[in-house]
Amino acid sequence: MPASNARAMAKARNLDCDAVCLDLEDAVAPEAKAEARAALVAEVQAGGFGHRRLVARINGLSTPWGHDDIAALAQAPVEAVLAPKVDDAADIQALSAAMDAAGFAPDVALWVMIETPRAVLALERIADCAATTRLAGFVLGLNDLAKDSGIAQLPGRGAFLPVLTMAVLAARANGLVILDGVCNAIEDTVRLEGECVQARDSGFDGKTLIHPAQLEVCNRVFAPTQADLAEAEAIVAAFADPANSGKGALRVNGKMAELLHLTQAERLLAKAAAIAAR
Ligand SMILES: CC(C)(COP(=O)(O)OP(=O)(O)OC[C@H]1O[C@@H](n2cnc3c(N)ncnc32)[C@H](O)[C@@H]1OP(=O)(O)O)[C@@H](O)C(=O)NCCC(=O)NCCSC(=O)C[C@H](O)C(=O)O
Ligand SMILES: [Mg+2]
Repeated sequence: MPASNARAMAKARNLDCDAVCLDLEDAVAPEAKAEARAALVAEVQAGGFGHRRLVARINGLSTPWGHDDIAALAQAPVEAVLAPKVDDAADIQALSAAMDAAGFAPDVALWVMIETPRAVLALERIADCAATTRLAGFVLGLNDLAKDSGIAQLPGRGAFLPVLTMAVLAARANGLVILDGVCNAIEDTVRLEGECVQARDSGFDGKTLIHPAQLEVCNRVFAPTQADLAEAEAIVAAFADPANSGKGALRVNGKMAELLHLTQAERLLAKAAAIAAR
């Protein structure tokens, strides 16, 4: 949400979301940047966001505002800084170094928008920076990518599928969180649900949203279903059964289950437990 929108930031404290991203970049007009920056810092310092993780999207370092954004956020209680329009590994190194120099606590992560054609072509080099910098997350920005590439944002997102898949693989190879881009069609819940299903099935951890009306669909799609949970529980129970001790492959409800499926089942159950705890 725009950090220039006081009402939205107030509402964020009660929204059913896992993270709140306060934006200083494209959702804030140039003439409102300084005021929004001050408002963002005041909001996060006021607290009250509960379990919601706080992320601040800054302006790029090459803009008139980026360095001031970093300086203002250094002492603010955000868990991640989200940087827009990175192109390659050098941008990640510069952002991480700027955060170090500004005095950010070591556990404040750097997330970056993947939203330029160059970033897509450099996904592997960018993701590899996780080993040596604060980089911990990717967020797709298909609006900017559409603008700079000419790829149309059509229902089904067919032309973007290679980007979605390659971004997920680059993230997974380096232990990064990865969130899908926004769905601009606020009232089109069918399109939103389609994008959420596509993102979930492509391996994304979640989806970024622009309006409270989008929360229910997204939370529902990304949560494990009862059938998913029953299958995971059956796999865990089968491997825990002493009769199966020492076996690497089992038949569970008509399907093969190996130890890798046990790992997946345990991950799914942990996700369900985290949702329930929230
Ligand atoms: C898109 C909007 C401008 C729509 O605004 P509006 O029509 O005024 O909304 P509503 O009247 O329907 O709002 C109803 C109530 O909900 C609150 N609200 C609206 N949006 C948010 C929000 N994002 N977070 C929290 N609360 C919100 C309103 O205050 C109303 O509350 P109430 O007074 O109680 O009725 C607007 O939704 C908006 O600004 N959305 C976010 C825009 C944004 O943050 N953009 C940046 C992210 S998109 C991105 O990253 C793209 C990426 O870079 C890329 O390249 O793809
Ligand atoms: Mg963008």
